[in-house]
Amino acid sequence: MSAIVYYGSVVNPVNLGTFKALPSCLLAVGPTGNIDWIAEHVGDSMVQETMAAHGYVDVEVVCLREGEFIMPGLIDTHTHASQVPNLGSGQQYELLDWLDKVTFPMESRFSDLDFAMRSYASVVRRIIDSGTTTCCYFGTIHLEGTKVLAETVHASGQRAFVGKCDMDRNSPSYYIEPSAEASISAAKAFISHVRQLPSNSDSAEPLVQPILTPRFAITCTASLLKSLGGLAASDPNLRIQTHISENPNEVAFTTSLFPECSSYADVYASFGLLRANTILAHAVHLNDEEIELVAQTKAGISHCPTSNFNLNSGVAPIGIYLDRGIKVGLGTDVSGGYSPSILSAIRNASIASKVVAMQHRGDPLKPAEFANKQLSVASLLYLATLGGAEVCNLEKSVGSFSVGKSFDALVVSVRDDAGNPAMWGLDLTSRSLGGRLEQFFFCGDDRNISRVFVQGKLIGGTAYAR
Ligand SMILES: O=c1[nH]c(=O)c2nc[nH]c2[nH]1
Ligand SMILES: [Zn+2]
Repeated sequence: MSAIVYYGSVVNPVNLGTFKALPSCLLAVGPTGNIDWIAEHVGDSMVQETMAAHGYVDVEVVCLREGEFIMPGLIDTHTHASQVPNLGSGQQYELLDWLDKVTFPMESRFSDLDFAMRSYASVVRRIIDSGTTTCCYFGTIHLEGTKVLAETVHASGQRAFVGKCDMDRNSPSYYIEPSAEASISAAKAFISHVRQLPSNSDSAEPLVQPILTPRFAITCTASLLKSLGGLAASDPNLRIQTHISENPNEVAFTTSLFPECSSYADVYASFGLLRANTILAHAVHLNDEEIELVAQTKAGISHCPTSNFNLNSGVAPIGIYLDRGIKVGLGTDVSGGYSPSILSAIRNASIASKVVAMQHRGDPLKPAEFANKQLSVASLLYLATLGGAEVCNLEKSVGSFSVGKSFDALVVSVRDDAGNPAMWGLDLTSRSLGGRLEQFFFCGDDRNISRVFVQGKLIGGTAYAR
C-alpha cells in the first residue's frame, strides 16, 4: 500500500462530552495503514506546503466533496452472526422463550458447512457495508462452522473477535455440547485455529482474534465455567464475551442455578471470567453490588438497546455506568436486535436514555454527569467508536484518529447523490459538520457510507468494487 492523504471534513471523538468537527483537515495514512500525521486546519492554498513539510511529495491526495466527511469506523461490541437469517422474526417472545423457539433452531443449522459458508459470507459483507470496522461475533457451538466464520471475516479484512459458543446444559438436545470437556477442547482448537490464520501469528493484536464465549451462565455447568476460567487465567490477553442480566426471568433462573454466588455478576467473577478484557452484553438489571464488581474488575459493558426494547428486556441505566467510570460500547445483538447496523443501536441508545430521563423527570439533581440524562450526539459518537474500542481493549489502536493509530474509518456522504431519500434536500450550506453527523446518525443508512477502511485498506461501502 502507498501512503495517501485525505483532505476535507473529519469528525474525531475526544471524550464522552466532546468531539472535534474539522472542516478542512489533512489526514495522512502511511503504507502500513497507520495514521502518519494530521493537520487539523489547512486552507486549500496550504495543502501542498503542509504535505511537503511532512515529507509527503508526489503522494496522492483524495479530496472529499461538500457533504462528505470522514469519521472513525463503527464498533459493534456484541452480535450473533448465526442469527442474521432470523432478523425481524420471533420478536413476540421474551429472552428464554425466544432462545428456545426461534434462536436455537436457527443456530443448530450451522452444523451444515454449506449453509454456514453461504450465510456467513452475506452476513459479514452486510455488517461491513453497515460501517462496522470492528465486530465482536458470537458463532455457534460448532467448531467447524465457527472456523468458517473466522475465515470469512479474515478474508474480508474486517477487524474482529470471533467466539465459538460454550453450552453444555439447559439447551435443547439437538443443540448442546456433549460435555464440559468436549466444549473446552473445541474452544482450545478454535483459539489455535484463529491464531494460525495467515499473518495472525506475527502480530500482538491481529485483525481477527479468538474470544472465549461462554454463552451465558444458564447454559454452562459449574464444571465448564471452571475450566473456562482456567483457560482464561492461562491466557491473559484472551478476550471473553458473554451475556449478563438481560431479562428478569433469566436473572432469577441464573441465581437459582448458582445459590452459592451472591449475584449474577458474582457467578462470572467466582469462575475468573470477569476481568478487564471481558465484554458483558446487556447489563440491564444489575444491582449496586454488581455495578461495583463490574467497575472494580474493569470489565466493559456492551449496551444493546435495540435488542433490549425488541425482546422486552428493559432499559439499561447506561448513565449510571458512565458516571461510575465503567467502559461502555454499543452492540447490535442481532437478532435480538432487528438491525445489523450500529446506526440502529445509536438511535435506540438515544431513545433509551430519553426514557430513563423521562422516568426521572423532577428527581432532585444528583452530582452526576450522565445518570438520568439524555445522551448527547458527542456521547453517542463516543459509545459507537472510542467507547467500543475501550470495551475491546483496542483503544490504543482504533476508535479515534491520532498519530500511530490504525486508519479504521468511514467516508460518509449526506449528499443527495448518495441515494437515500431520507436525507434528500438537506440544507448542506446551513448545516454544521456536527449537524450533518447527527442527521447521518438518525436518518442515514448503508447508502450514506461510501467507503469503509480497516487498517488503511478499503474493504466495503458503496464505492467498493465487488
Ligand atoms: O439477546 C440475547 N441473545 C442470545 O443469543 C442470548 N443467549 C443468551 N442470552 C442471550 N441474549
Ligand atoms: Zn447476544
